[in-house]
Amino acid sequence: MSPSIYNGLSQLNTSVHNELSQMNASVSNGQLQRFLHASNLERTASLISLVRPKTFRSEATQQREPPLVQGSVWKFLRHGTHILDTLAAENMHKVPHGIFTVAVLGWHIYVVNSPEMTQVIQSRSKYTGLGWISVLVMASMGGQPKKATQLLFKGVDRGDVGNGLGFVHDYHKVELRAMSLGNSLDAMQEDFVAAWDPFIESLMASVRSGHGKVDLWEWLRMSITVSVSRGVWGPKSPYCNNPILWEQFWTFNRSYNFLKYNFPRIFARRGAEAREKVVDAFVEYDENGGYETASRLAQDRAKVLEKTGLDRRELARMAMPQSVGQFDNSATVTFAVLSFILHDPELLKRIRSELKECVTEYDDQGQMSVDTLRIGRDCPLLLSTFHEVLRWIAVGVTIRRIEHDYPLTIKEDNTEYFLRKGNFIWGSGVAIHTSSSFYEDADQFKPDRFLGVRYPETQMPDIFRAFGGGGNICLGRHFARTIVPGAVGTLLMAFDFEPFNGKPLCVPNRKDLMLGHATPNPFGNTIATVKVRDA
Ligand code: HEM
Repeated sequence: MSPSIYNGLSQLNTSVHNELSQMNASVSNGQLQRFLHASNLERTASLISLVRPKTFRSEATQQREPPLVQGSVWKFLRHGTHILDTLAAENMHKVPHGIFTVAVLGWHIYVVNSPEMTQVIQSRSKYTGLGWISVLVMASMGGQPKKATQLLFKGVDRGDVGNGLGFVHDYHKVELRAMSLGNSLDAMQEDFVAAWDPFIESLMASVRSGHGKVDLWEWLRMSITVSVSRGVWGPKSPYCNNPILWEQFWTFNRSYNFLKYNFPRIFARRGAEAREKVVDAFVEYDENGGYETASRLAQDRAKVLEKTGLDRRELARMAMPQSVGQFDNSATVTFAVLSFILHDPELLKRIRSELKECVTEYDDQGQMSVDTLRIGRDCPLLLSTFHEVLRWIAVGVTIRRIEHDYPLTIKEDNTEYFLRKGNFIWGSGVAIHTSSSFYEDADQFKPDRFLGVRYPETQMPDIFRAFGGGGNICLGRHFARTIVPGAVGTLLMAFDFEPFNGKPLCVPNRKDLMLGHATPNPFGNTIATVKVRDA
């Protein structure tokens, strides 16, 4: 299943203006059709339905939905789905059972803001699912034509994990197998390092030859994209063999953020052109037998997709949603962890000493080498910092669609709520991550916070929501937990970083989240003066 479901509702918004127009006819939900065809004015008018009386009942069933919480239309227009997190945080102890309703465009979104209720909704795969949303996002990101979209949607209405229908079920199964701890994950990580180490060496050479001013965000977008792609698609990865393809991917990726800019059509057109270049490259990769040397993940995904009846170009289009989850989050979080550490000289010192002690070796000539793959495993402070950065910046939303009318009984007091089929759930990780009820000094960045907790998403699944949870928990989390600390650790051992022209690096802010992503790209200064460290 696509990693790009992170922000499904945002994605629905995004898709109104760009790629989704091609697939309108193939998505059966009438509300979605109305949303897609509505003008801005109509959408604005619909949003006014946010302001409604405090309680209401479903007209169709006369059964009671969770209590309605009023929202500000203008804030919604300005901040998009971020307003759902704000409402979730504001109402943390005000709604009785950790769930309330926000009405938008005729949909009712059920916002969940308690750890207990989050666990409940993510575990009821009979009623709540991600499959339909995932297929919608995958098809739109890939720019799939109508026929291919219909093929992908076949059997998917109830096609989430556990229901066994639609291709997403098999897709999820093979992704889970390939990315769980074990041999195929190890091989992906080793392939990542095979591409990453030469990037570090070439940056050293470039800095030594006088190019010390480095845009770290640009450099990371290139090096992480190429290295992760090598881990997934192997040595013949199109991103490894075409030096500018990574830029095409990021041009496409940026175009999803049209609401942030005033000229959506211009951005969307450039993004659409860039996407076709990436798709061309993946068609060529397939024709030249690229999958033969790819990871098990890429090979098994391709086998499942072939059964859907997509043609070669349509199959190549699936590389787009795969790329977004793999590249965007990895690059963003690497930049964020690096930046948070560089802002805290004491933390930097402690992490360097941990790296030196645990994963660094020197040969007879005094040449230093760092074992990239051991960093995430053997450097607890760096790992804890990684998790604290995620608590700090990740959206951690658990988005689900109600697949069947869902009678939700609250055990403690037998309250009965009714969640209507076709509506969406927004489980707010942000509300939980920022609440002092669940995290001591929640408003402070504490790099030691997760010391001794190697897998917070399963050791404290109710309150660590950065990777989502339940049957659809992020499948790339073990990969990310190895390669992000690995990348940051090798950079910190190889280089010193100083503010360029006195300006420190920016730190990503979760309020800058781009639509359709799990973590925010940095906005602000990303340039540093880089020096090679003495061994
Ligand atoms: C630190 C970086 C990352 C973060 C914060 C992150 C976060 C997330 C979140 C929040 C979800 C949705 C979970 C839910 O709905 O319950 C998700 C799903 C997913 N992620 Fe990640 N992710 C990251 C990196 C990656 C990477 C590098 C990959 C692939 C190599 C990946 C692959 C996936 C997949 C395949 C899913 C879909 C799971 C499903 O459909 O059941 N993720 N991720």
